[in-house]
Amino acid sequence: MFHEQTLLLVEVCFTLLTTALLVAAALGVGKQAELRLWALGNVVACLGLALGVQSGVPTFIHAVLSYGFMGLGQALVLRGLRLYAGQDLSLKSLVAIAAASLLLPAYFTWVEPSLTGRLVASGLGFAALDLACLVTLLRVRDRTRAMMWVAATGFGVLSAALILRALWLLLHGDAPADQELVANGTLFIIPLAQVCIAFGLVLMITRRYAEELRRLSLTDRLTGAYNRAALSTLGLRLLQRARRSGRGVAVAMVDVDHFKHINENFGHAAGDEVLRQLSALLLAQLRPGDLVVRYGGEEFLLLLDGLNGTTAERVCERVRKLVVETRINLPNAELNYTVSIGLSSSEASGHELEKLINAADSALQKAKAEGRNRVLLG
Ligand SMILES: Nc1nc2c(ncn2[C@@H]2O[C@H](COP(=O)(O)OP(=O)(O)OP(=O)(O)O)[C@@H](O)[C@H]2O)c(=O)[nH]1
Repeated sequence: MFHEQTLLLVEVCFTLLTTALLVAAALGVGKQAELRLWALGNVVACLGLALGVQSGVPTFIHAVLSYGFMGLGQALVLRGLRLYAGQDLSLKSLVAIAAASLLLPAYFTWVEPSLTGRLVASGLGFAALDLACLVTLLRVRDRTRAMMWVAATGFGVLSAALILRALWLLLHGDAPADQELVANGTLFIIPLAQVCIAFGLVLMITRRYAEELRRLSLTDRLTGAYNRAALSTLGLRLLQRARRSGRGVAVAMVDVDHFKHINENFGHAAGDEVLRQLSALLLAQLRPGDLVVRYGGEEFLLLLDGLNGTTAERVCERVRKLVVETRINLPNAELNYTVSIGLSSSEASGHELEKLINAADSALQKAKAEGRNRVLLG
């Protein structure tokens, strides 16, 4: 079929290309540590491959050191994947993998000299590392899962090709591989799997990056609640769904009482802490389908899905009481605060967001005028 040297050259070219792709992505797409590890791992593996194809250099370099570099490169890729999956690969394990990648070929070079032994042992070692990468990827459970399959297929195919090649070498020894379908086939498949892996990894990281940007564009940095941009999309969606299925929706406008005084008496940082804790309390008290939006400086808007005015009043009264009981510990003082809540409901105002907000705002102004620290249904 193909000449083994030609296939080896193709593999070197593909490795260089996929490494260049990962390095370019690492330099271009934010500062993801995992992407840097994948790029670094590929550069190190590339170096190993380059040393391995050198002729006229000491045996230690092309037959032992090159495998060490390739093993270290692969271990760095695995470390990046584990980081991506929210797991860890200790530095000790990293060193152990690199050491094993050095020692195996060293054994078959000096202790029990055998080219077949070296190729088989190293091939199986790398296949095990690829399988570890595959298993790590299969544990990822987020929205990037669809992209993950591209890289997972690459790792699966690569490990299968390496195992197949190791078995072929075991059966055929050091015989020239030029005419052999399995030997040539696996050498042909390896670069394709590498392309799959590199593209899969870049797709995964860009998808996760896009998700993160989307999340940041919809949330308020200080409190973690949704921002007004989110209200216009997620709020409208919630109301449309509720209208279609005939569910009621209540809107609550929650405002911290005398917040200006909190800032003046305790400092801006204390004011920020009040907002953070209020947001956390609201998020904890409401149901997952509800929306908590930071509507203004010290004002939060709640969209309560499936609630009528009376039930929403009970929920908001519970929130108000919890706020009264809350003590915020500052470095030199203890702070307590209250909130006023204005409520509107779809029974009275319909399912239109603007009308619901206006009605809740009017109710809030009344609650403030009546003395604050109360819930008022408009
Ligand atoms: N610490 C902090 N303060 C903020 C933030 N955003 C707005 N504010 C402050 O919130 C205060 C709001 O003051 P007002 O609108 O007078 O409301 P209030 O003092 O709560 O009075 P009432 O609502 O009538 O009880 C202003 O002093 C703003 O500077 C923020 O992110 N952090």
